[in-house]
Amino acid sequence: MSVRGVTRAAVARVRVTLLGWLSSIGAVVDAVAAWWIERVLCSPAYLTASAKVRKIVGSVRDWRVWPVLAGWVRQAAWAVWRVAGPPVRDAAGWVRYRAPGVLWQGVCWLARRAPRWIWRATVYAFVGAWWVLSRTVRWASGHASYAGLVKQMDDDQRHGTAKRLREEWARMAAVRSVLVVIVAVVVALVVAGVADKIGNLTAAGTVFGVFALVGRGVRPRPAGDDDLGLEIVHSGPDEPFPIADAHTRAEAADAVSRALKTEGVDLRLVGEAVRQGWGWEVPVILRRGTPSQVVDKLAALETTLDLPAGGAMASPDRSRRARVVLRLAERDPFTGLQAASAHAVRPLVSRSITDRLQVGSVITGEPLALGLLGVHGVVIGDTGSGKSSTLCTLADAVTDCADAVVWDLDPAGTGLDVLADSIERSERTRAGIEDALADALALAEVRPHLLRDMGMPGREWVPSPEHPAVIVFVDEYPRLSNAAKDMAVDILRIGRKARVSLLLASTEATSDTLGDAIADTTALKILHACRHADVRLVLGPSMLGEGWRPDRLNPASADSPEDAGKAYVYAPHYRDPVLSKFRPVSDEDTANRARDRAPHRPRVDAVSIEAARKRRHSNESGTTAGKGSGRHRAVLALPSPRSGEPAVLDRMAIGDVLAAFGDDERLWTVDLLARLANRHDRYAQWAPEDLADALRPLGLSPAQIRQDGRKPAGLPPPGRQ
Ligand SMILES: Nc1ncnc2c1ncn2[C@@H]1O[C@H](COP(=O)(O)OP(=O)(O)OP(=O)(O)O)[C@@H](O)[C@H]1O
Repeated sequence: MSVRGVTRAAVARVRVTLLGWLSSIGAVVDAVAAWWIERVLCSPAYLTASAKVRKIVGSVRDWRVWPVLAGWVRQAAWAVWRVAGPPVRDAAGWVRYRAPGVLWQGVCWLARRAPRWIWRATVYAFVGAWWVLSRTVRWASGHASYAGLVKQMDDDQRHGTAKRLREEWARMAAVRSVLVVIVAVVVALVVAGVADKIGNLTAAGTVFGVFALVGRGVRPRPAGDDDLGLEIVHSGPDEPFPIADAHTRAEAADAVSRALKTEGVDLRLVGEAVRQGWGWEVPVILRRGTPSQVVDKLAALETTLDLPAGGAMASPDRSRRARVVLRLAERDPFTGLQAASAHAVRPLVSRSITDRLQVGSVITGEPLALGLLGVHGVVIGDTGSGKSSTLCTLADAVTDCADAVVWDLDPAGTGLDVLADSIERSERTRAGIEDALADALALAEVRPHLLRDMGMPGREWVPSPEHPAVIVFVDEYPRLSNAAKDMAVDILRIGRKARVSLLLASTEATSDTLGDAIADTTALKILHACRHADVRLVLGPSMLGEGWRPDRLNPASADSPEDAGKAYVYAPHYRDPVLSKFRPVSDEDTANRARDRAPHRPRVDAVSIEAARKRRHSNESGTTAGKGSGRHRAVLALPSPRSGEPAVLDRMAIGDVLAAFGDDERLWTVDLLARLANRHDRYAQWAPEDLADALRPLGLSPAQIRQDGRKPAGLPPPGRQ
């Protein structure tokens, strides 16, 4: 067989053998895999175990505790930051603001001193070199040892000894000179070797330094030499400086301490300053006097600390008279406060008037959350201070409550028109406002008598979506008629339990505009930018000295919002004079929200309305009979042709009729009644003559019309006419 044939046979054998091995391995792998699948993966034990593992993994992943743990971690991180944050921020403040200054001062200091230092080092180096040289030469010459001795021997005529000494001196000088030369050569070699390694310049510098040190050692520096010609300027120990220059807590406390001392305030100590996004909060403890000492100096402090106008605020601590918290706002503290978002995060009309409603923010960073249940309020502020916007913000919050309705009375402006869709009743005319206030007063009178029938425990009306509280917003209160003002005062006196509340806005608080009773009876007092006198009238004469200084705020001007919307709020939970700001109002978003909420808004319950109507009727009859106070007569006494009794103009019903008509020009009475019944339960039992009664005071009656040959429309049934 040829070589080729042998090779081919060997290759064929190897291939066959390899194929055999591969197929054997494949068979083994198949068998193992089949066994693994059948005996392990499909075994009940494996299936149970894997299901359990999956379940455990799933339950660990969905573990409800994760959010809790995450919350804990967040809280822990926050707690750590609360402790570590101030020093870290101090350090950051130092590095950012102080370090460059310190570095630059160092550079200047060096630059000022360097020439003198170089000159002095050179002198010292020469002195040192001269000293080494002269000492070496003197030592090598042996002059110090032999010169005196030889001279003495010569003087004593001991010439033999003198000669012997001279020979000794010459020998020693020769030996020492050789030694000096050897040492000099060795030193020169070492220096040259070192210079090779470290460079000539460095070696020369080192030699220079050594000689300078020697020179410095043998010729000490004259005392005070370094300070010659230098003038170190320190600010005096009590010199005030702008708060903007304080970058650490200690510096801020120091700035306040100096400023208050400059203003003549006697302090025991200045507490730890707290850095805020807008500036500093610094508590101070007075040694003597009253907190008004600090409050009265606020304007001066703004100059001393170089703050913007109104930037210094003081809140005396009610629990510790000596303690006053100073707030120094370098920037607007409410920069991030936005109008409420257009789209509700919560379900529509899901709040309750029993909750505290978030309407703004306090300078401390907390939300401003006011409770309005049974709370009467007054909003005082110069024109442009933001009263109407504040009323709107408050009304916006109330219209998100399922158990409170809003009435809007404004004799001069557009009131809460932006919320019109969610407002139950809006009045702009004198008669309308008086009628609404008479209704509110009647509700306040009758509701306490209905409590038992309505199954309400206790002595106060319990608001619910079926029996909502009534919040009456009155803008421009001073422009109300006297009758309306009298009714408003009556509501303030008796409305709390019936959950009929008034929120009044006025530009002034003088007794002829607002009335003395009002400031006393309102639990909620909102003071926008206003006069000094208004603060005294609304809060009492001592409160100015306690830090209530809305008179330091500025109303909006033509081109700047200034402090519009900012206010001092005196209310339950808000007894400290801290500045707050109400959320601004975005007309478009507010109107959209009001439109969305409208279908979900509650209405005053039919029971209360009917009882109030009856009360008004009886008041009115009493009044016409000369028994009542006569106060409401102008509002109520409208002639009723049907009964001969005065008819009450039911503005709410008329408003509902107009709303039920919508865009229709004509409507069958029966359809109108159906639509009214859909709007409110109170119309469920109304017959056509009730509708006719409601419209009669306006001189309206259903008209007879023919349409496409059909029967007359809008007439009550004949039997009832
Ligand atoms: N919370 C706020 N944030 C920002 N700007 C506000 C705020 N409240 C009011 N403003 C602005 O201040 C200006 C005056 O507001 P508003 O009309 O409510 O004041 P007012 O006291 O009712 O004034 P007037 O008595 O003249 O009616 C408006 O331009 C308004 O946009």
